[in-house]
Amino acid sequence: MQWDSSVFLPYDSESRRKQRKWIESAFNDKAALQSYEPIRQRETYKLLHSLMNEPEGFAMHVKRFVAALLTEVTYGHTIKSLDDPYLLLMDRATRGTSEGGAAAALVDFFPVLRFIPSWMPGAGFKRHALKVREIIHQATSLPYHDVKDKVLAGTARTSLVASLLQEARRNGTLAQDERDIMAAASTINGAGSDTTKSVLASFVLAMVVYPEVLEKAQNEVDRVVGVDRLPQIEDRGKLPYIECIITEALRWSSPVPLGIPHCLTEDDNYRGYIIPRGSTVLGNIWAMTHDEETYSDPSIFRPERFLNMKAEVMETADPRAAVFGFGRRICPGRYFADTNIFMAVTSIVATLNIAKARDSTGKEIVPSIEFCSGLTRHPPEFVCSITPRSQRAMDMVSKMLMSLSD
Ligand code: HEM
Repeated sequence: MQWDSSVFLPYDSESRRKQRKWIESAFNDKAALQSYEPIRQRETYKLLHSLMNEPEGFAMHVKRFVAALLTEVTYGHTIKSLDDPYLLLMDRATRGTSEGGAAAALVDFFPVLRFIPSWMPGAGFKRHALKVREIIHQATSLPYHDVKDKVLAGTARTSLVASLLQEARRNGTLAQDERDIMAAASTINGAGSDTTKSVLASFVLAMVVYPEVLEKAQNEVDRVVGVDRLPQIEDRGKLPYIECIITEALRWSSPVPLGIPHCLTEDDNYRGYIIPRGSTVLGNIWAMTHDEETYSDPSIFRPERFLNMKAEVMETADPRAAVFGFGRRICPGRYFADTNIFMAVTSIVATLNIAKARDSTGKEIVPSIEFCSGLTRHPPEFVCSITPRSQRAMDMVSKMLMSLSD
């Protein structure tokens, strides 16, 4: 069964409208977002436990943390190991979206490419995009059919896909809704994983390169949360420096540097420039978040730039106004992502030390600050040293994990 993700559908398409409404019901609704707190806590403890016990695999643990949250909310499936088939499929599809998305985006930047047949020499990008599309379809089919079988058998766990299937069956609309349900689920995983991962990987890189930031953050968490418990979502609001770190990580990483191309549905006049209907326009998010006038030394990770910022200045300086896109297409997963990032960052700061790794001669390895670009922007793999801050922190994480049943 073929489908089209809402991201690539025109604004007035009925399928896009349905998909957006469903995604918002799960990711942009206050009550729904609150109901994910137990999942978020459990996955945060698992993340900490993995980082304490197998620190060299931190990139994989972050990937798993992000995938586990999305998979549980979307399909009701708990990822229990690194070789979980859902995780492997999602990873393949995410890499595909990132690479193939860049290829597909070329068509939006240069619409004439749309008319080049895929067999033509030089049209390799188009063949690649088609191959990636196939990988993404395969990666969505397995979890989707798994949930559908369980819905039919009456054994499905709570999830977005299960509730949409149940509703469609009740309304007798399963045949016409099925393609859009698959498309919505596929879009969530494609749009939500690489982006959140990029922010968390950038945060770890920043802690390696700017140790004074980590030290300040640890002092704040120790003062507010103490050392006898792990941070909770209720602590948000009492941790202004951590808040600045998250804001700076969003700005510094700018995970979708050129956003998603938008197509004008009517002629526009922008500051005297006439832009005809049908034109493709790009929001240069990277340029906005690295504008020297708003952010001095923009390539430096400096959370203090947001500390004690007046509300009216923050209104224009908050990178959230750019990094999640614009207008009616603005990212519907922004609050979900922001909360997940808060929990991961605060819990890591509270329980772990992050520092430069050393080579065999004992010399510090300083990772270079560079980002791979494509549809999403993220730091290339780097090495660092991650160690528990104390035996007490390790015991608390193990105890919390044991007390929570899957
Ligand atoms: C830090 C993490 C994230 C960043 C930086 C980010 C950024 C973006 C950006 C720039 C867009 C394009 C908006 C536009 O067209 O103007 C977008 C769209 C989208 N994002 Fe996110 N996103 C993040 C996390 C998530 C998560 C966790 C989800 C899961 C639900 C998600 C779901 C979506 C969807 C479904 C769209 C397409 C919206 C549409 O076309 O109507 N994103 N995101």
